[in-house]
Amino acid sequence: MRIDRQHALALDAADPLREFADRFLPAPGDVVAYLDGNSLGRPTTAIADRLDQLVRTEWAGRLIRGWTDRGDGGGENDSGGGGEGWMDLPEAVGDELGAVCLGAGPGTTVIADSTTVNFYKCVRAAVRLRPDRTRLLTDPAHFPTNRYVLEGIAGELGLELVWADGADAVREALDERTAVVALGHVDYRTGAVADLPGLTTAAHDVGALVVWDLCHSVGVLEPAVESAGVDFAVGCTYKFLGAGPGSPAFCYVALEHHRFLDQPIWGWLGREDPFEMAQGYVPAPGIRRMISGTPSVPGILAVREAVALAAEAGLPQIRAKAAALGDLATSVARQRLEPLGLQVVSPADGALRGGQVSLARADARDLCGALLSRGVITDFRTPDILRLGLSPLPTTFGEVFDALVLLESLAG
Ligand SMILES: Cc1ncc(COP(=O)(O)O)c(C=O)c1O
Ligand SMILES: Nc1c(O)cccc1C(=O)C[C@H](N)C(=O)O
Repeated sequence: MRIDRQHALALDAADPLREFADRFLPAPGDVVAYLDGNSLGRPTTAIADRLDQLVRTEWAGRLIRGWTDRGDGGGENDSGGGGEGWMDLPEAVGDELGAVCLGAGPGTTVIADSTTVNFYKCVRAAVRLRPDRTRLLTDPAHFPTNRYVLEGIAGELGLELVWADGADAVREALDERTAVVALGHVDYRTGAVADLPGLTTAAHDVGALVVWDLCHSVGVLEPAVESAGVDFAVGCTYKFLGAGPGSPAFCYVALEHHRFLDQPIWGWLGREDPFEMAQGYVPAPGIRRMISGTPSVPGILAVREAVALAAEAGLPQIRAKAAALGDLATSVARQRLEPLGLQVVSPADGALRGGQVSLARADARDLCGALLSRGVITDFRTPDILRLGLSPLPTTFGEVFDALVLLESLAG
């Protein structure tokens, strides 16, 4: 049966999360469909209000005291005022994100820096935990920043960087020379979900450690890092979580590694008693040592709001809607777009797909541009992929259907 618009609208009517779309600021009038929430999520009114409050009340009202004022009169410049010190936010909001989005226990996650910087720190820290090993292992499909960082680390430390194309090749390449395996949970081009628990176990079987990039899974999938035994994980908060352009990333390190955890950027805020300004670096206890410099307070507060929204909606429900949006996009694309040569390159099974559906055709870049000029925002990834980002909370089934029908008219 050919899927029509009524079917998409019926899915919206039955969607248990449909009211969450109203939590977002309205899309600009020229946007018909926003299918790029996997690159930059849309802003919520809660984030806008929280940032307004931060500036007008907390920053303006507390000034420098905001950093350390915990209301107990004990912090640097403490006014005895009340509230949480900004200095505590990386760990406090890290715990919140870890619990809601990662399946991580308290004290294992911090919000800091960018994914790129956290990835560098984690890989270097992991290598230091495997000092007698000589190899880094990754997949050529890994996101570019991670490939470049790995190349840099390999050059810096004189390690061999081994490329293994796909999960089977990764398993085959693993041996006792492997110090660290670094992989992405969701392929940024195809949306395919990697076997995170299985590959983590395979790495551990040869004594290697894993660093997972969760950029395309946080806020839409449930990576369950702790039960999978993941050693290190990093990811950004501006995609499905929607904490805003350049919002800070997160970094997870399994508790068992904290004792000997040694990351390479020894900044003052990752030190024990930073305001002592003492000579010599002594790492702070626990996950705090993954921090280097001053945290972004607006960014972390936006992450807190985004995580609270995800918690309210529920990750299992978010994940189910991502799968349903992807199923609709896949079915419509098969009926209307594959006959025109636009191939669905994402997994058909929603359980094996992240929050996107990707289509391939040689002129994908032009199609993406043509959609954009008609108010449908998607994105293009080289060489021939048109990505439809299906961010579950703000995106409607009707929006997805309309975008694909427009694409049909442009692709014919
Ligand atoms: C999988 C993945 N890793 C890393 C990054 C880069 O993160 P950042 O530029 O925030 O460091 C991105 C997106 O930009 C990404 O999709
Ligand atoms: N991080 C981005 C940026 O700073 C500018 C434009 C796009 C992005 C992205 O997030 C790209 C995204 N990581 C991707 O999957 O390709």
